[in-house]
Amino acid sequence: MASFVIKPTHLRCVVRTGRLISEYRTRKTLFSERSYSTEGDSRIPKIYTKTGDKGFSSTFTGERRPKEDHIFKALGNTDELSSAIGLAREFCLDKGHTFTYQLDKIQCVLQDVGSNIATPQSSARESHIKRTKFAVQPIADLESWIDTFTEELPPLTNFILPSGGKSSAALHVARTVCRRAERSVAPIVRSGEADPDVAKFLNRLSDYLFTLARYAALKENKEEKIYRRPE
Ligand SMILES: Nc1ncnc2c1ncn2[C@@H]1O[C@H](COP(=O)(O)OP(=O)(O)OP(=O)(O)O)[C@@H](O)[C@H]1O
Repeated sequence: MASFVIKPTHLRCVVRTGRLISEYRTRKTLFSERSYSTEGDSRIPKIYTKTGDKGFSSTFTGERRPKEDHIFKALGNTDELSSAIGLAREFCLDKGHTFTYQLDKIQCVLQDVGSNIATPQSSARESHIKRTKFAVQPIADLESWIDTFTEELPPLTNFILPSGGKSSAALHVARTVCRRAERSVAPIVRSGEADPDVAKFLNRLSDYLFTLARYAALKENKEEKIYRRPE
């Protein structure tokens, strides 16, 4: 009998999504919600269900909403943020920075951010709320990391422009995507549909990314450009 192996391509469904919350949910999606190829004796789930083709998609609570709904915009921005951090992390790894484990953790927390956003409280059952509750520890972690880096950095006396080498510049791009994610999450939190700690995390994350961009430039001996008023 063929055994079913979850391959990275299948897990991409998990990474892409705000609706795939836990191992249980992942398996449920992989086994029951996706289309299957029955060629040969191995059943390979397809990544596409075609259910989004008409411009609607699902929240984790099962609501169908148009793709331009603020929930999907916020989910998309969070996904973009994780991708931007992923790229910055690659540049940082190339330079041997030791803080990349923090970026790994943050990418995981962003999955939890997505889960919380994908679960509008108005249509959530108790079990949804329990499974997608956002933890506060990641906010404290960011604050402690910011404080540690700041101790080593020269004080800010000018406006810094995104620069300072590839790691630093990529972290600045991630910072600006983070601020977009924060802007799109703000109205959802304000309407009571998502956890206020999600907005707090994103707000702290942009400060962390700013500080880390400066720290990366410092460690790489790269000059940060500063704002100068044109003559
Ligand atoms: N364009 C989008 N931007 C952000 N989030 C999305 C977008 N489309 C869907 N989502 C969210 O991500 C989840 C996974 O995306 P997926 O592409 O599987 O959805 P779909 O388009 O509804 O389905 P399919 O691609 O199989 O037709 C969806 O359940 C929804 O919560």
